[in-house]
Amino acid sequence: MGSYRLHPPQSGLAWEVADVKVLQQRLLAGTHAVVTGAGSGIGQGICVRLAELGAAVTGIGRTDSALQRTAELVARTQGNFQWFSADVRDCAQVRSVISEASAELGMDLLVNNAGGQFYAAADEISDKGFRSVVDLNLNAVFTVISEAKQFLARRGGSIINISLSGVERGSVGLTHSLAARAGVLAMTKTLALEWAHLGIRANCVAPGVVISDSLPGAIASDLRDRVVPESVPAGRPTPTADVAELVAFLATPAGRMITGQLLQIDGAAHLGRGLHMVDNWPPGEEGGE
Ligand SMILES: CCC/C=C/C(=O)SCCNC(=O)CCNC(=O)[C@H](O)C(C)(C)COP(=O)([O-])OP(=O)([O-])OC[C@H]1O[C@@H](n2cnc3c(N)ncnc32)[C@H](O)[C@@H]1OP(=O)([O-])[O-]
Ligand SMILES: NC(=O)C1=CN([C@@H]2O[C@H](COP(=O)(O)OP(=O)(O)OC[C@H]3O[C@@H](n4cnc5c(N)ncnc54)[C@H](OP(=O)(O)O)[C@@H]3O)[C@@H](O)[C@H]2O)C=CC1
Repeated sequence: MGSYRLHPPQSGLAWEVADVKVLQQRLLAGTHAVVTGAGSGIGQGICVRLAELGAAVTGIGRTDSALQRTAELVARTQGNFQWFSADVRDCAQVRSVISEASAELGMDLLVNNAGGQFYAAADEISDKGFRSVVDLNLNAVFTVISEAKQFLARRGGSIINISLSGVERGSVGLTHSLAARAGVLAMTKTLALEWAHLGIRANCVAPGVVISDSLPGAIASDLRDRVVPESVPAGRPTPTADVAELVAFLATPAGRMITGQLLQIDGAAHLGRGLHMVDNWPPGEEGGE
């Protein structure tokens, strides 16, 4: 009888390149993109790449210093970036910011990236904890999209909702977040239908493990050394740059027929045992490390 186990990635593969920038320079010139959660991690990487491709980018987040850092990174690419400090869970505040940013420019791309959760078993999540996570990862996405619609409809824009690998199958410790993200997936498919005639497309991009600077060191090490080898068939984390390139591609005319999709960018993690079906996750919990 044969057996199969996850193998570490083979070296020398053709796609083992440091720089995944494959899109034509200035491809997004003349477009306006709005990105939430723009001050760190995936959102920051998306802002920098979109600006490098020529888009005027508006970033939204709660921490001025983080958004300022994104502005500095964009400036190095000669890109165009403005930012607004706002909490996406504050409906009035975020609606006002979306309108102000897009009144003149319109909007060609909206990336709902702000999100997150704490890890806890379902029976350890209070009503307030559940609602907090759903508010951030589902309700706020609806508010932002509904305000953005009028601007996206001017030229036919693209909505990208950042999701989580495994959203369709479940994952331990994430009842609240996956309930919210499954809601976003259903919303995405519904909007793809309702707004297709306006040229508005809506897709979910679901990364696997992205080890960004914003993750605490212990979590980042555990992801790299244990979670990825045990649960990602490709044996690698997902680089932020790969997510950014996919988001940018979906905003181009080459993506014009792609709508209502869930694109999991995770090295097949969603087909395997799942990112969170590893023992003692997250590290530092009882029995962990
Ligand atoms: C493999 C890698 C995949 C990575 C995926 C990523 O997404 S990486 C993305 C990385 N980035 C992030 O994930 C972002 C970081 N996450 C956050 O900022 C927050 O967790 C939040 C935004 C989700 C909630 O914010 P908030 O200000 O609304 O929250 P609050 O403080 O006011 O608490 C509300 C309720 O939640 C309760 N509660 C809290 N923790 C726990 C717990 N561990 N246990 C149980 N319960 C917990 C708390 O007790 C309270 O309920 P109570 O006791 O009053 O009934
Ligand atoms: N890292 C990973 O492995 C994966 C991440 N994801 C998802 O990708 C997205 C980005 O994650 P990542 O970059 O890793 O994490 P970060 O924590 O670095 O990014 C989240 C960003 O959202 C902002 N944010 C959080 N709450 C709010 C709010 N209420 N209003 C406005 N902005 C807010 C944060 O800034 P501030 O606190 O200053 O407002 C922060 O910049 C999230 O949705 C995450 O769940 C999905 C799969 C894997």
